[in-house]
Amino acid sequence: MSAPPLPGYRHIYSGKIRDLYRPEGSDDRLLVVASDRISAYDHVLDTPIPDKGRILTAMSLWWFEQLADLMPNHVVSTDVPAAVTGRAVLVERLEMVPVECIARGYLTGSGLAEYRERGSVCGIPLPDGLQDGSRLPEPLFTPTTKAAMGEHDESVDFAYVVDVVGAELAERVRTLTLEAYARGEAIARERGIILADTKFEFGVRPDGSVVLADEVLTPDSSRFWPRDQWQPGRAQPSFDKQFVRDWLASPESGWDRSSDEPPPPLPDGIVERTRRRYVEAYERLTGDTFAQQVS
Ligand SMILES: C[C@H](c1ccccc1)n1cc(-c2ncnc(N)c2C#N)cn1
Repeated sequence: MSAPPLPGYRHIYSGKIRDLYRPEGSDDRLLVVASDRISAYDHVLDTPIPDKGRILTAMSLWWFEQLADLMPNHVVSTDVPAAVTGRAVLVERLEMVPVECIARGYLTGSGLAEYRERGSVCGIPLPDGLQDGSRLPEPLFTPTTKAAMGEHDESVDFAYVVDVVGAELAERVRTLTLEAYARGEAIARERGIILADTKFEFGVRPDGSVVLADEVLTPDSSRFWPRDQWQPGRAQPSFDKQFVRDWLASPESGWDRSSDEPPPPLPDGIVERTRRRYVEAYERLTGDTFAQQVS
């Protein structure tokens, strides 16, 4: 699903999963469009997951509301072109803070690798004996650089953020990151989902206020784990991507993850079960029914 042409909008950027447009004649608005693309093992798969863009857009909008008493956000309107209805949001164009603001409540992935090497994450020392999936004594602000497409973000310490954006803004985005994560983790936990970590992006308005932007607390910007299967000491199952990961890693796919070959198309059954996991995550978190659009 490549970025669709949208009359009245100029396409300005494509991420792995989402596309960015600018409304013609406007310099203070952007249109963020979520596709049905899914990534696994650092590949964007050829097979879309129907409704994924709509489900994650609805989830992000719901999270913006849950966090609105803590911080302003960039959402302007969901009055968007019919071609992308339900999976696009008109937002304020902000001066984006040039770091990925990551909060970790659990140790896994690159954080675990850094801990095993140095006993710390982003320069923050941690106690001995932590394992893959361990809950951290307290959530950590573990920022990274914003790497170019296809490159990997690099972990940086808080001093780096201060150097790049100044002490006041660095403190502000750290505080907001940890407040938003704590709120999100508590809400998700009550509903059977562990938010192990998440990435926020902030921007700054002309008046200097710091605004929550991008997508928020979705399975694309966060690790979603089923709470009832949490077991430190092993890789945790992904709430949303485990069917895809397991199939791609199975002999049935015929794919060699260590090769340079792109992953094969997904079978219909894997697509449907994955779609249902996104619907389940949305419905568990919000308490609402996801209304599939009749196109
Ligand atoms: C990385 C992310 C992205 C989103 C969607 C598709 C591809 C990339 N992005 C967000 C902005 C951005 N810039 C100015 N103001 C804003 N409110 C936002 C937002 N959100 C620039 N890039």
